[in-house]
Amino acid sequence: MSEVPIASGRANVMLYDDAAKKWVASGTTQGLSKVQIYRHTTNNTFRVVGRKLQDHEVVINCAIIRGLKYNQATPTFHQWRDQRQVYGLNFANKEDAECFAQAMATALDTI
Ligand SMILES: CC(=O)N[C@@H](Cc1ccccc1Cl)C(=O)N1CCC[C@]12C=C[C@@H]1CC[C@@H](C(=O)N3CC[C@@H]4C=C[C@H]5CC[C@H](C(=O)O)N5C(=O)[C@H]43)N1C2=O
Repeated sequence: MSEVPIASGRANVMLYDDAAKKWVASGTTQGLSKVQIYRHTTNNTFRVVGRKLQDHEVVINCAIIRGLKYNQATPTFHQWRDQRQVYGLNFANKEDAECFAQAMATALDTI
């Protein structure tokens, strides 16, 4: 088992459209996704993977890179960026958001 989930929560996965200056839903339909942080058990790397609850479409699959700034803009909307994208997670509730943020902090402390 090379990757294990260390957090799981429900969120609307959003990407920031820089040109239009607005957030757009990631994937082909609106709706909640199951968003997880996976830890790779041999090389101790981490990534965020999200799949739509309805049809399992992968709507986010991004590595957690050392130095990533994870911004908790509100208790239920967290965001970060890489060279290409700004990612936003609009969590279904505060508990999911807090749990995910805790796991993100653990991952960032580890890499
Ligand atoms: C310097 C920088 O990149 N700052 C980023 C946030 C950030 C800080 C630190 C580390 C990483 C990040 Cl991504 C930033 O401010 N960004 C990234 C792209 C969009 C935004 C730039 C400007 C706007 C201003 C308002 C804020 C924003 O987009 N917010 C605040 C929280 C709110 C929560 C939910 C989402 C859902 C849809 C709603 C909306 O856009 O109507 N919305 C927002 O309006 C979100 N904004 C941002 O988050």
